[in-house]
Amino acid sequence: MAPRVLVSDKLSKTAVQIFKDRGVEVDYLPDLGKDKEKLLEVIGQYDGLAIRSATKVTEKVIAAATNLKVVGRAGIGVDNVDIPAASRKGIIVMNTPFGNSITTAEHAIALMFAVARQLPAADVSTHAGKWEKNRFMGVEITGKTLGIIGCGNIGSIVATRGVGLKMKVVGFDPFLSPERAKELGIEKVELADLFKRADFITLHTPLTDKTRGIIDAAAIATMKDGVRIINCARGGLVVEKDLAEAIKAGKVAGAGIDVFEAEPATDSPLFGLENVVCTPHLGASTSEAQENVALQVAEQMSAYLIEGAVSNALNMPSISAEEAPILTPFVKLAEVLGAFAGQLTEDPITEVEILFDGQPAGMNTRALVAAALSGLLKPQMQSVNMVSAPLMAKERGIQVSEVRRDKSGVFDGYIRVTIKTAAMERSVAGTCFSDGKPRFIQIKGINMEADVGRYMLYTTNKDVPGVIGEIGMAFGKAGINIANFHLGRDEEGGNAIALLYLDEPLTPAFIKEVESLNAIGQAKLLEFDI
Ligand SMILES: NC(=O)C1=CN([C@@H]2O[C@H](COP(=O)(O)OP(=O)(O)OC[C@H]3O[C@@H](n4cnc5c(N)ncnc54)[C@H](O)[C@@H]3O)[C@@H](O)[C@H]2O)C=CC1
Ligand SMILES: O=C(O)CCC(=O)C(=O)O
Repeated sequence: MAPRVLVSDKLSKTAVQIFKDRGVEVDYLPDLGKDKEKLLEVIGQYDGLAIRSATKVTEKVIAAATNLKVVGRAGIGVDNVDIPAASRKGIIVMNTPFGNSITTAEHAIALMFAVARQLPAADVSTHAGKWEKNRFMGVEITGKTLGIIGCGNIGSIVATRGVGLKMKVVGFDPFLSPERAKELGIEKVELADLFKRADFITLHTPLTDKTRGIIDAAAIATMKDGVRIINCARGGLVVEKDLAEAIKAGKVAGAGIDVFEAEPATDSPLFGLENVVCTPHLGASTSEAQENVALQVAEQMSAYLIEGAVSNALNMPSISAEEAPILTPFVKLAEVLGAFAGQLTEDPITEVEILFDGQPAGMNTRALVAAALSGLLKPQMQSVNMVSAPLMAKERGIQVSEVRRDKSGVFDGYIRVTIKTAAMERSVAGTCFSDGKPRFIQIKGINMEADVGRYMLYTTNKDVPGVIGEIGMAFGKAGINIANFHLGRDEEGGNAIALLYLDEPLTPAFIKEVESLNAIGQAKLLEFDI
């Protein structure tokens, strides 16, 4: 059945066409996102949800989304999506990180000019026939210092535009390297320095606990008199009340504000103030940007729903369409190894180490780690998947580490999953042959070569004569067919293990019976999603 996507915000119709062309069924209901009750009612029917900023994907929406696999944000900010709730439910959240960057950077520059020359007020006055030539004295941009807080995609574009306008550009961003700053032609500074030196300050960071209220009364007090402030990033970065007070006091000469603490903003302390230019979150609103983000989100969501390719996901490592077919068998292998280890352990797991030897070491190991964790946690959490597993492991205090190394044995490559609990350590290793099927190659340090079956009985026993016979007798007596049998041991007369392939699951009573056989230590039924 074709996957089904709901577009619940106003996206370019290009998205609809792309979904259809890729074989995805699509309902275009651009006002539905604003109707919370209706969204809750219908969301269960969809595999994908494509949004802009009006649809709020809350925990409640996620809970009602029984089939949802992917949320696609046609834009950058995903603060309208409860990502932890989506991750917990295994739903991928993706955005389109570059599609509207130029447009938003241009909006910041446009607001900077509008504030420098009081263009909106001058426009209103002129339309009213007032010709107030003396009222609107502006300032030049050339030679002024532009302070950019956040020099990522948009901040960097603003920087190059600022340099092009012959401004002196300084940037504060903890992740801005000196080399990148040099490349952009800007000076990397500390925040306090930026506040002291800038004539114009423009914000381009996400809203986080660190950036919330980054411009408040205390920050403004350290700024130059007559500073002008632009915010095209997120409401909440600037404390509106503090900015309004500073404008009224004449400390701040003007502000260009596209984003507000509460949106849609129907009221704000900034409204009605002289030389405050406001726009209703228009940063991304150009036809070019909206085409870009609609096309990109529809391509990305379709690629995920149809081929399993993941790009620009915020809660899952990327898997390209080219890499998906090569990676898929190893994803399955990692999941099977995790599932083996997870099913053998009843105690809380404290640590997991995933070793990639040879071929898989050169692959997208973040995806493989996620797959191994998903297999590992599945015995306890049926709904866990590659998206939710890393978060679930973290929430459960499981320490996860990965090791990559060059080919070290007879196989082109293999993966080994080692788990630790308070009482023990256990490892299982496997590889993929050219048929793409996973094989176990080592269990608890004992070499063996075994296919993976849907139902398998794992036993530990002493390497003594008669074990196979004893097990065979028990199965024969119970009328249960053994499809295949694999054995391994660490040394002659030492510890041995067996893997029995079954056509159907065993009853707990029969497993107990096997466990009570003389030479058998442990007997455990394992189930694999194969
Ligand atoms: N007004 C609008 O319509 C639009 C607004 N946006 C918003 O613009 C913002 C920036 O977007 P992008 O440049 O694409 O994001 P980005 O992720 O490329 O860049 C953000 C930068 O902020 C930096 N940063 C993080 N914490 C910081 C801190 N405490 N101090 C200083 N810098 C910090 C990061 O290191 C990063 O370089 C986002 O909040 C996004 O949602 C994006 C598009 C349209
Ligand atoms: O979709 C929009 O109009 C808003 C864009 C935006 O804020 C973003 O991409 O972060």
